[in-house]
Amino acid sequence: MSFRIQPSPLARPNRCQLFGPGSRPALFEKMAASAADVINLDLEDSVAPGDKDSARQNIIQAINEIDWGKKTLSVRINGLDTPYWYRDVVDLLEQAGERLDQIMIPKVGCAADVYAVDALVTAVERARGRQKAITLEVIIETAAGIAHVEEIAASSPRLAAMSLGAADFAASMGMQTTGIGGTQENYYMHREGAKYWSDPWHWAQAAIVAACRTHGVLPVDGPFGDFSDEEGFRAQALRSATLGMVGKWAIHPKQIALANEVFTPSQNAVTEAREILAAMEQAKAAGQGAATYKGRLIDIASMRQAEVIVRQAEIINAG
Ligand SMILES: CC(C)(COP(=O)(O)OP(=O)(O)OC[C@H]1O[C@@H](n2cnc3c(N)ncnc32)[C@H](O)[C@@H]1OP(=O)(O)O)[C@@H](O)C(=O)NCCC(=O)NCCSC(=O)C[C@H](O)C(=O)O
Ligand SMILES: [Mg+2]
Repeated sequence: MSFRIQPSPLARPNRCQLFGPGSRPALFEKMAASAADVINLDLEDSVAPGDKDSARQNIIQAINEIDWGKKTLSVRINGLDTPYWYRDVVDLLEQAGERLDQIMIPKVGCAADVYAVDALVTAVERARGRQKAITLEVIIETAAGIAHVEEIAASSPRLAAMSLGAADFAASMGMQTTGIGGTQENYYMHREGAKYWSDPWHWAQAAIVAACRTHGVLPVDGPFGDFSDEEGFRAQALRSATLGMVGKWAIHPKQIALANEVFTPSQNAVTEAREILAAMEQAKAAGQGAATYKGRLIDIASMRQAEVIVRQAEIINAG
């Protein structure tokens, strides 16, 4: 282990982040009643330019009036290249009550983007005497964002989570696709007449997970656009969970249960993790650093792996 200890991210359930446009207030009660851990009310790309002001007011009213239960309540503001974002931040923090937990910043390209929002949030919080510190989440969805992912992950003590936004990412990278996440028809290896599909999102996800884990930020997989393709969503989510991401966005209610299922460690996985911990405690008591469990090696690193799974289950059960 490095002398610099890896920090823990916020201990909150973050298996599913459900999005809904701020311009569709009829969805808000349904979102609040859903099984998503995190709600993202959107002021950005799902809201037409002419609806920005009314969407902002819809969201403020909904934060103040709807019972959001124990969910993390987040609002995606507009990008820093627009004329809307400062008004999003100021109006939210001046007019929405303490129930608001988090602000999501889209299209973050460098640490200074987060710094700018942090400075504005801090000023309004102090001016208004807000009691609860707002956390931030960011979306990596540009070439600049992925190029600067580590400095972004380190940018602010407010930063709680980081998502990959596959649609804007693909556009910014010049990728030849209109698909949002998942398998891409033309991304395959060829051998002896057969195609073997590969994962074009993998490298960006791995970079996000490494940056997040280095700086104690929750890594999250973003949207999967084809909400009629449940197996495609499940496969994408399973890959993300295997890589170390803690959750995934839902852009339709159909995707919530799928995300919750994939990002909740199964009972078998938790039982096995606890058995590994117990077997290693026995081995340590006998003065050994390694042992055999179900015919395979386990050692002290296996304990760290098992602790990840047990900890995930504990956070979800406590949530
Ligand atoms: C995708 C949708 C536009 C589909 O809406 P709709 O046609 O109303 O869907 P259905 O008729 O199938 O809905 C069935 C019932 O579910 C309710 N519903 C629909 N959407 C939601 C929701 N998001 N939350 C809660 N409930 C929802 C309907 O009202 C129906 O209810 P009932 O009549 O009572 O049965 C729509 O789902 C939608 O707008 N989704 C969210 C879009 C969004 O927020 N997009 C932004 C995030 S993705 C992104 O920005 C890309 C990213 O940045 C990147 O770059 O990758
Ligand atoms: Mg986007």
